[in-house]
Parts: sequence; structure tokens; C-alpha cells
Amino acid sequence: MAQLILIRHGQSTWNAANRFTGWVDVPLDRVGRREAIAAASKLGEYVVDVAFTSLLVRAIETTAICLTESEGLCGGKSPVFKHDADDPQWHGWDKYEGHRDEEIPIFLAQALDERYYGDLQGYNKAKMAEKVGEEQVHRWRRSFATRPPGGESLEDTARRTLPFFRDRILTHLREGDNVLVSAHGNSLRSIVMELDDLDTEQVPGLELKTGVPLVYEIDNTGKVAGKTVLN
Ligand SMILES: O=C(O)[C@H](O)COP(=O)(O)O
Repeated sequence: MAQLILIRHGQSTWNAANRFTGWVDVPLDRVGRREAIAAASKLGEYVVDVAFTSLLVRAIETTAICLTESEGLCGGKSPVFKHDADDPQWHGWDKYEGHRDEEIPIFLAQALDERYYGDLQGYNKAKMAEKVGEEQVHRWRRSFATRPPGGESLEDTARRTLPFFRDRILTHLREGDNVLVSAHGNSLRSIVMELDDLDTEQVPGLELKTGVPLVYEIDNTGKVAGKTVLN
């Protein structure tokens, strides 16, 4: 049995300001950093073998805080962000002294980025609700198939998150590796929808809190055998 730890990043500056964020790359605020530290301490009894994060800084910060503030999460190993050495920007970065089996590799994946909120990005959610109505804003935020103007629906988001989840993350879990995934409200909702076997009627009720880890037990066929929410 392997453990899959999913964590939505801690509160960002734009979560605090109640603004649609999507791909806007804002950092954690002080509350968010504290949430990530609290998550790290709740994860003290777990050990991971590999981690995945989106490319957005709020998820990267949360990953780094969890792996460095938790007593045991790295099992004494050193966490290293694994940039793509084929990318000219990173050419040669991976030539360094040291044993790779003493590391926790952290893979950065665009597939895990937040749902693209299109033309809504930057707008205050409450002010938008005054303008177009609560129901419309709720549909944009929580329905499965409705696209926000110029943006991605949850269904669109799932089309990139789920193939990545099945190919890259589940493969580790089937082999018995424990995995940490740090991502976003909606990119994680699309993955939780699959893990919890939720249908399109149930998914609008699915809310993930910032900085609260979900721990899944996954068997060697890739099936979910248990779930704990570390509130
Ligand atoms: O992109 C955002 O604004 C948040 O990360 C998630 O927002 P939501 O809860 O409105 O979908």
C-alpha cells in the first residue's frame, strides 16, 4: 500500500483579496505560509519518496515548506527540484556531486497548474457576483462543464491533469512509492473527482481548503483503499 498526499497550496495574497487567480502567479501570504507549516507538522509521521508540484509559485512554496518544515516527511533525504535538463534554460544544472538515491525528487508540471480563469482573472469574486449574480459565479467556479469566459472548465482542466496523474503519479503509487502532490483548488478537484469517484452532479459540492492535506491509501492496482483528511 502506498500513500498519496494531496495538498492545496496555503492561502495566497489573492485568496486573501478574494480575487480570481487562475494562472496569475501570486505568492503565499503570511497566513498561507503558516498553513503550510501547520500542514508540515501534521505530516510528521508520513514519509514520501517523490513529490510533484505545479509551476506556480504558491504551490512551489507549499511544497518547499512541507518538505523542509516537517520532521520526517523526507526521511532524512534532501529535497531537490528536478528542472528539465533538456530545456536550454536549465542546460547542465543536473551535473553535481552526490547520490541521487539520497534525494527526494520534486517534479514540476504545468499539467498541475490551476484551472485557467480566462477573462475573470484579477476580478474580485464578490463584486463579480453583484454584477452577474451569485448563481452565474457559482456555475463558473464549481460546475463541471461550464467555461468561465475565455477560460477552462473543470472538464478542460481534467483533460490535462488526469493523463498526467495516471501516467506519472499513479505509476509511482502502484510501485509502492509514497507521493506528495502540491497544486490548486481546481486542478486538485479534478483529481479528487476521479479518486472519490464523484459524478458531475456531485463535484459542485466538492471544496478543498487551503493547506489541508488529504492522504489516500492506494493499493498496487492503483485503487483507493482509504482516505484521511488532516484538518
Ligand atoms: O484561481 C482561483 O481563484 C483559486 O485558486 C480557486 O478559486 P475558486 O475557488 O473560485 O475556484
